Amino acid sequence: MGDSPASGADTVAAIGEFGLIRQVTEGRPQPSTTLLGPGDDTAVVAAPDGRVAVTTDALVEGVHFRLDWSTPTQVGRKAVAVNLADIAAMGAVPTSVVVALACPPETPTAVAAELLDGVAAEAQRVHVGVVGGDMVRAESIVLTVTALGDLGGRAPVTRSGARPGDVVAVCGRLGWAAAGLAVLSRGFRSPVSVVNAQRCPDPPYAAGPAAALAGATAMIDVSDGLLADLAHLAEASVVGIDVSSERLTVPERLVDVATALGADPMHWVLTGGEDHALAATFRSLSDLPEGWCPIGSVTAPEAGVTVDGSPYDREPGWRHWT
Ligand SMILES: Nc1ncnc2c1ncn2[C@@H]1O[C@H](COP(=O)(O)OP(=O)(O)OP(=O)(O)O)[C@@H](O)[C@H]1O
Ligand SMILES: Cc1ncc(C[n+]2csc(CCOP(=O)(O)O)c2C)c(N)n1
Ligand SMILES: [Mg+2]
Ligand SMILES: [Mg+2]
Ligand SMILES: [Mg+2]
Repeated sequence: MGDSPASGADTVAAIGEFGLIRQVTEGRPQPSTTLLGPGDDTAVVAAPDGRVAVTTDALVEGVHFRLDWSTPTQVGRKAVAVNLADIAAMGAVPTSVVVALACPPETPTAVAAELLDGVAAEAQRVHVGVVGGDMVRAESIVLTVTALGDLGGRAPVTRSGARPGDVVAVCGRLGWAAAGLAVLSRGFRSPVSVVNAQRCPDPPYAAGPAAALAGATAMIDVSDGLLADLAHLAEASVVGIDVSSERLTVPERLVDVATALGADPMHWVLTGGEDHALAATFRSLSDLPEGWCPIGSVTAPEAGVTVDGSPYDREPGWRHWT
């Protein structure tokens, strides 16, 4: 495998590691927080707060995306978006990302470049620098982003600050990416609204710092599924959480798709991951910033995570290995 021949003039093997780095870094703008960008042993970025939030998530071909479902640009954007959602979930504002691309030698240069164009596009959309990365050979494509964030002088909003009596609220979409996954998995390509939600999320980045400013007591982004991620928050806070299903309005589009596929749209809303909505707890209803919707309440730890007072009897979200 180590000697696998490069084929074609337009592959990453032909252009080479450093040719590809040059192609995807030269001429790319950097925000003023990038003190030293790509080209040295590390980047140097400004951390005005003196504290840096840092996170990493990888997207693996066949596990997180398929190139017959998504364009490389969409995959690149998604790789950044899933990380920036984690930064937002701490109440931080993203400042910079680094990106590692692993791919087979026969990967067309255009595919590699478009993956990194997508990374740059989502980063630029929120004025974040792509300040470095790595390029390596692998048997399938893996795109790993690491993001840094500025807490703006505030304490991070962790998963562990929820207390019984707090209000549970969400901001952002739920169930759309799961509906898109169901559509794509059955070989369909429409409706484009849900399919595009699966291809690339649109997390409410600004809602994270807004929630922090409003005094959110705990926060998480919904990557695996609302119930699964609320269970992470509940475990960290040593509390229970009850979700009120009547607060979770199922969008008409999801009802239509579910009807066509014979699926339950509320199950997508409760357990679908990859929309990267933010879920947070607040001391009172009046603390919720604009755009946040109350969906439940924090209860005693013995209760666990429940829906309308009862345990949910299906899988609460995505799991990688079991
Ligand atoms: N290999 C690892 N070494 C150290 N910490 C890890 C490792 N993998 C995950 N973690 C940490 O475990 C915690 C949970 O990880 P997880 O990946 O589930 O969080 P997430 O990124 O918010 O979720 P998702 O991956 O579904 O987006 C995070 O704090 C993460 O940094
Ligand atoms: C080809 C393909 N098959 C399945 C899925 C569904 N999927 C993959 S990872 C994940 C949860 C978040 O992962 P992580 O915890 O790694 O952030 C979900 C819902 C997909 N997106 N693409
Ligand atoms: Mg992760
Ligand atoms: Mg997260
Ligand atoms: Mg994550």
